Amino acid sequence: MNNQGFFITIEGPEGAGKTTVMSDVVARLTKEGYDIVSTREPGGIRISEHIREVILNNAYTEMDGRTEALLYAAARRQHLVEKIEPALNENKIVLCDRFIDASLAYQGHARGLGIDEVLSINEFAIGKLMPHLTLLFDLEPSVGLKRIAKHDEREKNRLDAESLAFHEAVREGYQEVVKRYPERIHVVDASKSQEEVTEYVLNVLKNSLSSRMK
Ligand SMILES: Nc1ncnc2c1ncn2[C@@H]1O[C@H](COP(=O)(O)OP(=O)(O)OP(=O)(O)O)[C@@H](O)[C@H]1O
Ligand SMILES: Cc1cn([C@H]2C[C@H](O)[C@@H](COP(=O)(O)O)O2)c(=O)[nH]c1=O
Repeated sequence: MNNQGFFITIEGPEGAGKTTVMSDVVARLTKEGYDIVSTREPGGIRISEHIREVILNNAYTEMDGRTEALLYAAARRQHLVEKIEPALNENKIVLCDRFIDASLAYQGHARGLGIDEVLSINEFAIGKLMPHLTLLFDLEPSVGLKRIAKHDEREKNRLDAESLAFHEAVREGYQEVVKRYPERIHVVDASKSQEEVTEYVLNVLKNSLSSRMK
């Protein structure tokens, strides 16, 4: 694998503003001439969007934790092969809404499967391709859940519907992941206004992109 592009992921709990800010940031960077592929997990391509429908379906309350972890990893594998790697090989910037750290925080820590165990099935899925930079939107889970309840028309999915204790464990899981990868992961205060978060993220991205080109 000899990628020349730049692989950026955005992570964080439910309702932290990842999708909203990502869309503002992609619009602004594209206008400035950057070649960006924006995508999401689970999903991003046909097969992985189908796997997403299975994982997040509210009807599947009986889903086993390991099955869940394997489905996320399978969706990730196909997404990587079909979309992320080809874009990086064409020197593009790939901006992905969630990636491996979500599996480590949600399945590894919050579900209790173990961060090392989940990392190991993901290594089988993605080999050595880790993001170059990750922005972790940090927010009190209760605030994120309130944002979703207040503004979002979308139906709550199987993961959104987990208890507050689960979402608090997800936040703790992300903090564990930061300890493992302090150089890659940049923590963003997602409690600020949408405009402030967007400006902050743009600044971090532009600095990283320009130091990468030197
Ligand atoms: N900084 C902010 N302050 C207040 N509300 C915000 C902020 N950023 C986004 N929102 C609103 O919060 C809601 C959730 O935002 P968004 O869907 O972007 O979060 P998300 O992190 O992608 O959530 P999920 O991971 O659950 O999909 C939206 O209604 C959005 O308009
Ligand atoms: C990639 C990934 C995601 N999840 C969880 C996180 C969210 O609850 C959903 C995805 O929904 P979103 O609205 O697109 O954020 O899936 C997870 O548990 N593990 C993962 O690897």
